[in-house]
Amino acid sequence: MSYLNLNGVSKGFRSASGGRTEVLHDAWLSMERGEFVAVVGFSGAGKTTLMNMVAGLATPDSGTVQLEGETITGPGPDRMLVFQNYSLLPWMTAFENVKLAVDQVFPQWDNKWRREHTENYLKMVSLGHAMDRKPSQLSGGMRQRVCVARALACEPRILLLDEPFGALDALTRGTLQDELMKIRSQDDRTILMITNDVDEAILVADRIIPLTAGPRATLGPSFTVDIERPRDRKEINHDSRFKKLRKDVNDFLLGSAADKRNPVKVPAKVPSFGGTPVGVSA
Ligand SMILES: Nc1ncnc2c1ncn2[C@@H]1O[C@H](COP(=O)(O)OP(=O)(O)OP(=O)(O)O)[C@@H](O)[C@H]1O
Repeated sequence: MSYLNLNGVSKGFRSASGGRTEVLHDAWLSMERGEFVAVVGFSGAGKTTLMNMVAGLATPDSGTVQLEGETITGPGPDRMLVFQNYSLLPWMTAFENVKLAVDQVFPQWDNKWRREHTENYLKMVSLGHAMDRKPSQLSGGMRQRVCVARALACEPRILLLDEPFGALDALTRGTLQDELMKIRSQDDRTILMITNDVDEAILVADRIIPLTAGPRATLGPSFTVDIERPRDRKEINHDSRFKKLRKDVNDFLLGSAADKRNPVKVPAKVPSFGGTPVGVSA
């Protein structure tokens, strides 16, 4: 039994025609403590559906999701989820947004300790200078950093990142990817991230697992990112291991789309093939 396990998870939804579409079919995943795994897949394949089941926001129709051997039955602060869209309370400062979560999760700590803890995590995401600003006074990238700080400050057993940089422009996205790698070097938390950007996955993760094209998407084989850290976004573009991995993962994803007998063979939006911020100087 690994740290996080998906054991033959399937999940479907009622379709507009009244039938039922199985979005995920028999998905298996094993993750060890401290690992950073990225699931990559086509838009609409079922990545968020999968993440919601790990977060406990949705229940599998069959199969189980287990964290340290316990079956997940609902949400909890041991699995903090960061979404693409910033979910900050607009009337509170960055500090207050993070502190609110810290107060909820660690009520047994004295207030001074909770304040210091909050400040430490905001400093970790390089927002020490902007703690007193409200979300409207922060850029998109800064807001997303507050969300990451809030999630980490709750000291979850696993950090769940659902396309966390999807709403950001390429330059900011690159900066935040660097920031995530820096945080990762200071905090060896178990991280499950979903993205439709293969290059991003290679840059930040230890392993990449493609989600095949839907419907009835399932998790494919594991691709280990055998590129030492720290990884430099400019240099990595010239690394033959990076190029090979990008090709292998993309070939697998495109192959899974071609294999579908469904007449809609190629999804409208395919994972990016390198037009991503890797190589963009941050
Ligand atoms: N609650 C729901 N009810 C009905 N259908 C749903 C529901 N949630 C998701 N779906 C459908 O399941 C499929 C997968 O959706 P999901 O959001 O998991 O995909 P995704 O891979 O995360 O997409 P994207 O990358 O565009 O965010 C889509 O066809 C979506 O319409």
